[in-house]
This record gives sequence, C-alpha cells and structure tokens, in this order.
Amino acid sequence: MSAAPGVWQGRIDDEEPGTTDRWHQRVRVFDAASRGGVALIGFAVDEGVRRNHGRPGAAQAPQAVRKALANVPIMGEPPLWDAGDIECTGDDLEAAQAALAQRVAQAAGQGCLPLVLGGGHEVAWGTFQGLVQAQPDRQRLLVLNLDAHFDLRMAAHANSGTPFRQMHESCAARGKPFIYRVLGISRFANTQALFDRADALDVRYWLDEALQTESGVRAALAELARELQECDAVYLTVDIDALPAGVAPGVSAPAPLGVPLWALEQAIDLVLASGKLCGADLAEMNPQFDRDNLTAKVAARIAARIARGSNVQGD
Ligand SMILES: N=CN[C@@H](CCC(=O)O)C(=O)O
Ligand SMILES: [Mn+2]
Ligand SMILES: [Mn+2]
Repeated sequence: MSAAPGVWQGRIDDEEPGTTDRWHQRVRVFDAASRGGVALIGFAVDEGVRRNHGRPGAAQAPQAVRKALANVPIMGEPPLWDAGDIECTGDDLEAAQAALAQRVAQAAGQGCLPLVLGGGHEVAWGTFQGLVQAQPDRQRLLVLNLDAHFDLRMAAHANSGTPFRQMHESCAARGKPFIYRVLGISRFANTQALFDRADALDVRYWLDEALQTESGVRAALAELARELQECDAVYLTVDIDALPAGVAPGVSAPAPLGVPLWALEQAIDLVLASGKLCGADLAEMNPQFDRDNLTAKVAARIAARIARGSNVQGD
C-alpha cells in the first residue's frame, strides 16, 4: 500500500515513548484494493457558491482541511484513505457533481465510509447521488444537515443553495420518502418562502436560537434520536457556517449566532452512535476568510471525530 503524497506531512514525535502517530503517518492512497475504514474525497469546487452569489474560495478548502488533519493525533481511527480531489472544469458544476457521485459510490461499494471535504454546499447533491447509486433500494435515508440555511432554493441553475430541493425531487421521482432534518437554522438568513417550502416538504428543523443551552440541545437530540431509530441509514452533511463566526470565520456566509461547537459535536456523536452513518461531507469552509487556520482546524476536528466514531471496520 503506497503512502499518500504531498499534503500528508507533519510533525513526527519519534523520540517520545508510546503511540505518537498522526494522520499524515496513516493516510494511504485509495485504490481498487482499499477496503473498509474512511475514504476522504476532496470536492475542490465553489462554482455553486459563485452561482449563488456567495464569496468563492471553498475550492481551496479540501487542501486546507487535509493540512489541518495531517497533524491530528491518531486515537482510534479506522484505516484512512485519500481518494483525491474532484475539480470543476470551467463552469460545469453538474459534471463535477456526477464525478463526485461516482467516487462516493465506489468508496461505499468497497466498504469504506465516504467522507467528502467540500467545496460549497453543492457538494451535497454529489454526495447524495453517490450514496443512492451505491444502494438504490434503500427506503428511509435520513438526510441530516447541520446548517444555518435550508438550501432548498428553486433556482433552475443548480447551486450551493439548491441541493436539498434537488434531493426532494430525486426522492419523489424514485418513490422514496424525503426525510430532511436541519439543525441550526437562522431566522435571519432564510426567507419566509424557504420556511414555507420547508413546511410544505415536512422538513423538521431546529433554530440556532433553540440550541444555545444544554436543555435546548437535549430536547432537540431526543427528537433526533427517535428519527435515527426510524431510518435505515443517515447521510450527515455539515455546513461549517452552522457554527458561530468567531469559531468559524472562514466561510462564505458567517453566522453571528450559530450553533456552539459542543452542541454540534453532540449531534454528530448521536449520529455515530446510531451505527447508521452511510456517508458524510463538510461544506462551505473557505480558507480565504480564515483566521489563524481556525476554521480549517474546526473542520479537521469534525472530520476526525466522524472518522473515529465511524463503525466501518477495515482490513
Ligand atoms: N449554501 C449556502 N446557502 C445560503 C447562502 C446564503 C448567503 O450567501 O448569504 C443560501 O443560499 O441561503
Ligand atoms: Mn448550506
Ligand atoms: Mn449554510
């Protein structure tokens, strides 16, 4: 098995006794023989953000997050694979999303948990299609979005604000239920039309305002636990702009309030404990607006948390 190149470099604590391995010492290049563990896939694309009139820059996020991940200590991670980056040729976002779907389906087909590093939130339409390709007969796929935004826009030209509306249409066309839940919605960053569309589509959501206290988070997670029991599998998509701008300044649309990191992590841990996670992605991290690599570190922490908590066994 060859070592992953380039960006996977960092501190080596050779002179320390005990286990001192970090991610850069464990990540290997994903290939047709890779089995189990977690497959990182970069979606180095922000064409959807551009189309949605946001601040481009998320295309550089996969490398920034890999750099931050490189020095994270290994602490119970399964095998780790790097399946490289998907890029966007010109403005052909749809081709990039189709390429991502193919790679996600391949990783899932080889028994790996696909963990996609976006990219704008248009990454979600690619990840979702890949998970559907991998298991088209699955009935109840819960889509859990940690996000300040619904991303249910109707724009004909698909973008970073439309992926969950696209998923709804896909579910309807295939005769599957659209089970979409969102934690962290801001009443000050979504129009009335988006709230109305969410209601019409039976989208259950929790406002950022309701997730500021331990009791509020406990109540939301109790409901989420029931949802997790009822679904066959869960796709987790983490929009980094769900977090407060002070913790995650490096995004296109920073959140003045946001959901505290501890609360977000409790939601992620609940998903992991269900044993039903079939794929995950991180979206909207934008290194151009980061401060001291803080947002990259937050994204890396979330990615490592998912990897550690995933129940995918490796070879
Ligand atoms: N993926 C981002 N979606 C948000 C962006 C909002 C903004 O740029 O202010 C949305 O479309 O609502
Ligand atoms: Mn989003
Ligand atoms: Mn968002």
